[in-house]
Amino acid sequence: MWRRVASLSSSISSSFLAQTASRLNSWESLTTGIAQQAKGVIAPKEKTPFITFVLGGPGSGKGTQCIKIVETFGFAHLSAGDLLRREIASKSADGAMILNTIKEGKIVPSQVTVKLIQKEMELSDNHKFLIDGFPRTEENRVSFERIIGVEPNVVLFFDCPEEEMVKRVLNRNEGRVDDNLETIKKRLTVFQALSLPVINYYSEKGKLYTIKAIGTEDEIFEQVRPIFAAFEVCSVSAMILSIQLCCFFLLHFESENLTTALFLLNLFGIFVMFLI
Ligand SMILES: Nc1ncnc2c1ncn2[C@@H]1O[C@H](COP(=O)(O)OP(=O)(O)O)[C@@H](O)[C@H]1O
Ligand SMILES: O=c1ccn([C@@H]2O[C@H](COP(=O)(O)OP(=O)(O)O)[C@@H](O)[C@H]2O)c(=O)[nH]1
Ligand SMILES: [Mg+2]
Repeated sequence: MWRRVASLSSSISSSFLAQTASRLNSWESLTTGIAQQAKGVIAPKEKTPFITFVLGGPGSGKGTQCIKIVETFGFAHLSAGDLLRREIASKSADGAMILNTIKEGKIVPSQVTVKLIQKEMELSDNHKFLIDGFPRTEENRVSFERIIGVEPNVVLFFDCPEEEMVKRVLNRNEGRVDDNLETIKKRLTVFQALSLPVINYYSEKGKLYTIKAIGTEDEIFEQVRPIFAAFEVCSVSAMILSIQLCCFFLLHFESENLTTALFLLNLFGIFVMFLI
């Protein structure tokens, strides 16, 4: 269901109405998320997904910050790299190909990665997703949009100097086959050539939030926190406003003309949310 809702909204994305609808969807997604978290209720699949892509070079701190975002804002964390490593560990049909690709610092075919992400999204009870380390190429991006049928609401870019990224990866100590100097150099070249165009694409679309990824983990998170906090404030304000207006209209029309009242309320709500 959420796929149908999302593809409908992306198909009219060039119009004013689409922009407004997209904001409404984003806020509605987050509002229901907050309420459900508080009550401990599982989100039904009908909810519009709220998708955040988490991008940045190897060792820029994507995974580290995702853990903090999950703790604070209740997202489901889908790390594309972890999903691929799980395929290798499970000795699936694609396992050997994925292992070689990762060792070489290259990018796994989009279809394989998108299918793994899709499966996780469908299995999740959450509707707010942090997709970590994906899309890494324009082809990845287009493939996601085609197969999943949605665009991200937010794109985070952890911008970190190469020297720092190399240092962090070499100290990562997780036994990864790609955490060595030779592979890191290849990965940095791939990042410059294939991933930066994706980041530029989202910058032009006005969806990109660039984080200066140097400093302590907590200092970096203080740049991330306001981004999601702002979405939550908007959604809660919109909800309160709608309730207030609803009361006002019901009193004003003394329930006789309820349909007209609700229509006016909706129009006003859309107008106010667009302004915010
Ligand atoms: N702000 C930071 N300062 C120093 N080290 C960090 C910082 N953030 C993450 N790290 C460490 O750097 C390594 C790479 O971080 P990680 O989150 O795995 O990056 P990415 O997912 O972008 O490759 C990890 O060992 C992590 O503990
Ligand atoms: O969408 C993706 C994500 C990862 N990878 C491969 O998996 C490796 C490790 O990715 P991960 O995100 O785990 O690395 P990180 O940036 O966190 O170090 C990459 O270099 C790629 O070879 C890929 O092909 N497609
Ligand atoms: Mg990572």
